[in-house]
Amino acid sequence: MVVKGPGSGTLRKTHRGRRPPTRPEGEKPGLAARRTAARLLGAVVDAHTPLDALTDGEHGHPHFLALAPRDRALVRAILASALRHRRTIETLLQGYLERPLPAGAHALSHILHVGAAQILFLDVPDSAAVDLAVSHAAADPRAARFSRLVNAVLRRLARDRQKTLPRALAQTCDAPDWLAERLTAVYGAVQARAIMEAHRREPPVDFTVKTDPSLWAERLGGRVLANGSVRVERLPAPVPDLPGYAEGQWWVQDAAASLPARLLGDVTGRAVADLCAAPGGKTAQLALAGAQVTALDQSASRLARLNANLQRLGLAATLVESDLRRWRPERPFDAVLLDAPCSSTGTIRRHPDVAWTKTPEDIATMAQVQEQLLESALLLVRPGGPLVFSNCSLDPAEGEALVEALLARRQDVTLDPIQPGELPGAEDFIAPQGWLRTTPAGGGALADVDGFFAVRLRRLR
Ligand SMILES: C[S@@+](CC[C@H](N)C(=O)[O-])C[C@H]1O[C@@H](n2cnc3c(N)ncnc32)[C@H](O)[C@@H]1O
Repeated sequence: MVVKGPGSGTLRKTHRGRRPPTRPEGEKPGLAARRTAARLLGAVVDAHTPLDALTDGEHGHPHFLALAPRDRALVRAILASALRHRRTIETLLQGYLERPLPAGAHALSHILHVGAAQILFLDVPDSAAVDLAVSHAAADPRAARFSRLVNAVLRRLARDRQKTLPRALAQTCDAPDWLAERLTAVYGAVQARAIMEAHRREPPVDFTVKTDPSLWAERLGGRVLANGSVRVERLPAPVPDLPGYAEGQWWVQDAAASLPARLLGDVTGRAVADLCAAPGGKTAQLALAGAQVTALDQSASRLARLNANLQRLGLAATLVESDLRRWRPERPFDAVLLDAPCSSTGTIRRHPDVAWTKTPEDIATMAQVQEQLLESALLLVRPGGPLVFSNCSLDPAEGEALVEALLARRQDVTLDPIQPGELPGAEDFIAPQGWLRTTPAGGGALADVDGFFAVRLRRLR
């Protein structure tokens, strides 16, 4: 993403309604944005707080909400770059430090990373990035004694970047060690590298359209993908300002995320349970396809979002707020979709904080939860009916291994392999075992998508 620095006036407005706070007397323009970026970076990497929660336009971090819309956009851009390239930035900064930063020098580290992200990846003048980082350090009692070091390091970084950045990008994997090792063990060195390369790039935006993909591709300035999604490489405006939003003609949904619901086949007039449904991308697909959808989620606030999304789209479903593990409906469903909560490592392109907030323990915990949810979901489908299990993790512990263990344990459950031609464009993603495994690195006709796993199961009795 390219943004301009303070005073350039080119950042797009993304939030409405709040008045920008007045700047404290004598404070440099743009300093509050950098201070907020460093603070939020700390919340992500030190406290493992999800970035979406911190930068939510309604309930985000108070320092973020206190910023003017233009500065909020700048903070988002700085954080996206700082997180997408965290290891590269770290490597380059280390090259200018005679010794490692003192343990616990978190504030200083975040100031340097925020400055470096602007110098290396954003269209912010170097002088502004350096000057604001130095002022920031000088005003922070935890970093004040290092303000000359901040100045020297960032100036040298800016001076050398033409030479040093390409080399650092080629030699560094932008992922924490555990994730890089895990991806390499699962996908092999070449594929893992390609996945981590994809995580460095801002992804395109895919839309699922109610009708006429060609028309909407033209109106939105995109193209139609092999699966019928419309892809726009760079949005010309915020989503709510795009043509067709207010009329409910489409919703944003990664092309890979649109595949699991299709595995239920023709759902016209069928009773379908969409479990773990919010914010409702798959509920909308199923309702649009003519199913009688019951959409269940345990989160009231997320269900409210689902409801608002369905209303905008003019689609209907029965909503249930419940923990799936405790829900006992009167009748089984003709078909069930369980899009389970997961570590979300398949969405790192869109949520670069995930790489730094999640841990291997999270994957193990989520796999256990998914096993319970899958057992509960199996109780809800009529014998013979399809159950599609999916999630947006790249880790087989939450996908392939989980399903293999289920099939070994349950003689009454069988895998119904996805057939060639069932998912146009996604042929390369169908594994020999008959399940779907997408990654941001592969894909033939349907390339550049999130990581997803999906499998179709059937209960025999
Ligand atoms: C990956 S999101 C689902 C995305 C959704 N299927 C879509 O396509 O828009 C996972 C959802 O599972 C819900 N969830 C997590 N644990 C649950 C449980 N035990 N029972 C019901 N819902 C649960 C979360 O609230 C969250 O909304």
